[in-house]
Amino acid sequence: MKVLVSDSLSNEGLEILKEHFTVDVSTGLSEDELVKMIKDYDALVIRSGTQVTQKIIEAADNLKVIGRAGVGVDNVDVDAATRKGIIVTNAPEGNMISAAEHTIAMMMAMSRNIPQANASLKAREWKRNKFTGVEVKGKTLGIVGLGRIGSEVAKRASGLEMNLMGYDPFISEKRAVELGVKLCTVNEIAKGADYITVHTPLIKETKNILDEEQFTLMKPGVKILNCARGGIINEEALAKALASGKVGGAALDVFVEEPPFKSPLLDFDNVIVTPHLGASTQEAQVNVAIDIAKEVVSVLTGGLARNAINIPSVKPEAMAVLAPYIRLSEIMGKIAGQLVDSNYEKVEIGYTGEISGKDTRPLTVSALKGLLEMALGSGVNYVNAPTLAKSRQIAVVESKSESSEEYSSTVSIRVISGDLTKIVAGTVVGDEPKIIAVDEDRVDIFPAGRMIFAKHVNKPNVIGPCCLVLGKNNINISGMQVGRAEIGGVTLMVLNVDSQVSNPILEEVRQVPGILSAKLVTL
Ligand SMILES: NC(=O)c1ccc[n+]([C@@H]2O[C@H](COP(=O)([O-])OP(=O)(O)OC[C@H]3O[C@@H](n4cnc5c(N)ncnc54)[C@H](O)[C@@H]3O)[C@@H](O)[C@H]2O)c1
Ligand SMILES: O=C(O)[C@H](O)COP(=O)(O)O
Repeated sequence: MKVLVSDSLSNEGLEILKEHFTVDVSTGLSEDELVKMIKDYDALVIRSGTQVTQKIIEAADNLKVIGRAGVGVDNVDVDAATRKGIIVTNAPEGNMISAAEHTIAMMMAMSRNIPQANASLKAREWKRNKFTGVEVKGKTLGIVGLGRIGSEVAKRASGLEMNLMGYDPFISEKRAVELGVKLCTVNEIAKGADYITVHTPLIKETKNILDEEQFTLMKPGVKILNCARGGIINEEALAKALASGKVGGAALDVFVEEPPFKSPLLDFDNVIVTPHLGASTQEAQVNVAIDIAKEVVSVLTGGLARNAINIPSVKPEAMAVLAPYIRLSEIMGKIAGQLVDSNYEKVEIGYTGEISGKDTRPLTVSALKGLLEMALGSGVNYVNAPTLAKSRQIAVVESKSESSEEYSSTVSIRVISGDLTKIVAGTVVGDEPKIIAVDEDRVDIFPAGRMIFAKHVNKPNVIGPCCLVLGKNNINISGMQVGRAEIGGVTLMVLNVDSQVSNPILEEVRQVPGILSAKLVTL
C-alpha cells in the first residue's frame, strides 16, 4: 500500500509508516498536482498546509484514510470524504500543550512589547521608554472555548495570577470551578476582559464569534489573541478596532488566508504575529506524527481508527440492521442539540420495541455525536463522543423497554439543561428516520435540511404572518406541520424551508404575536 505525506511530518511518524507501506513525501503540492497523484495512494497524511478539496477527494479512487497530524480538519472536505467512504482521522492530543504554551508566550510577548523591542534594539536603537509594558497579574483573561487547549491556557493563566472568565456552551459549572473560570456569555467577556483569547474549532457557530458588536462592547485597550483558527475573530472588525485604538494590541498565530501577506493586520505596530506556529515544537510534532502514523497503520491493516471523525466503529453485520437507527439517533441528537443549545447536564436515551433487544451502543454514540457536534463541531466523532460527554460531566443514561405502543421500535432523547428539559422521539419508516414527538407535541416529520420549530398559541392570525415574514424574505416553505391543540392552547409548528434563515429574519418570526419561541434547526 502507498501513503502520500503532503506536509512536513516528523521522522518518528515517517519511520512507523515506512515499516508497513511505501511512503512518498511531497510538500507544497497544488490542487491540480494532488488531483493527478492521489489516485495511486491508499492514505494521505497532512497538516494544515494541504487543502483536501472535493476535487482531490473525487479523484482519490484508492484512498482509504486521510490522517491529519494535528487537530483542525477545517482544511479537509470531510463530507466529500465521508461520501466516498474515506476515513478522516486526526491526532487531537499531541499538540495541545504546545498550542497552550504558544498562547501564553504570545500574551506575554504582547504585554511586554518583546517583538517590537527586539526589532528596535537589533536596528541599533536603545529606546527603553518606548517599550514600557503591562503586567498580566490581576488582569482578566476571557477564554472563548474551554476544551483541551482552552483549559490548558486557563491553568497556566491561573499560575500567572490572572482572573479568568470563560465561555463554552459545553462546559459544566463544576468543570469551570475546577479551572477557576467564571462562566459568562461572549458579550460579558467582551465587556469585562482585559485580554481575550479564542480556543474553539472554526465552525459555523464560532465563525466571527468576536465581531463588530463585541469589539464595541470591549474595554478600551483590550488585547486580543488568536492561536486557534483564522476567522473565529472577524479580521476586518479587528483591524477597525485596532485603527480606532479600541483594541490596544493583538497577538495572532492564525489567519483567514495563510500566508496572510495581504492582510492589513500585519501593518499595525501593536499587532504581533507568528506563522501558524502553535503546534510547531519538537515535542508536539513527534507526538502527532506518531499518533497519526499508528492511526493510518491501524486503518490500512483492517483495524479501527481511534480518532475517526466520520466513520462509526460498528461491525459490518451489525451495521446492516442498525444503520437506519444510527442515522435516526444522530439526527435526533442534532435536533435536540439545536433546540437546547447549551450546557447539557444529562442525556437520557430510551429505546422501545424491537430495537431495545439489539446492541444499542452505536445508537447512543450516534445520538451523543449528533448532540455534541452542535457545539463542538467536526472534532466530535463516533469514537470520541462518549469520552467528550464524560469529560464535560454530562451524565448519559440509557433505558430500554420491550413494549412499544404504536411503532415497532422508537428512540427518544431527553436532554436536561438546568430547568430546561427537551425530548425528541423518533422511529424508522421504510429505512427513513421520522420524528414522532417533540416534548409533549406529537409530530410527523421526515427531518431534512433546515426546519423552523415554533411554539405558538393556537389562534387565528399566527401561522399566516409567520409565513408572510418568510415569504417577503424570499424563503420558500417546502413543508409545514402544525400540532393539534385546543383553541388558545400552545402547540408546535415545524416549517421546512429551502434557504438559510438569518437571525434577523428568525427574530422577525419571533415577534409575530402568538409566537412563543422559534428555533432554526439545520441538519
Ligand atoms: N495554532 C495552532 O497551531 C493550533 C494548534 C492546535 C490546535 N489549534 C486549534 O485550536 C482550536 C482548539 O483546539 P482544541 O484541541 O482545544 O479543541 P477542543 O475540541 O478540545 O476544544 C474546543 C472547545 O470549543 C468549544 N466550543 C464549541 N463551540 C463553541 C462555541 N460556539 N462557543 C464557545 N466554545 C465553543 C467546545 O465546547 C470545546 O470545549 C482548534 O481550532 C484547533 O484547530 C491551533
Ligand atoms: O489544528 C492544529 O493542529 C494546528 O493548527 C496545527 O497545525 P499544523 O499541524 O499545520 O502546525
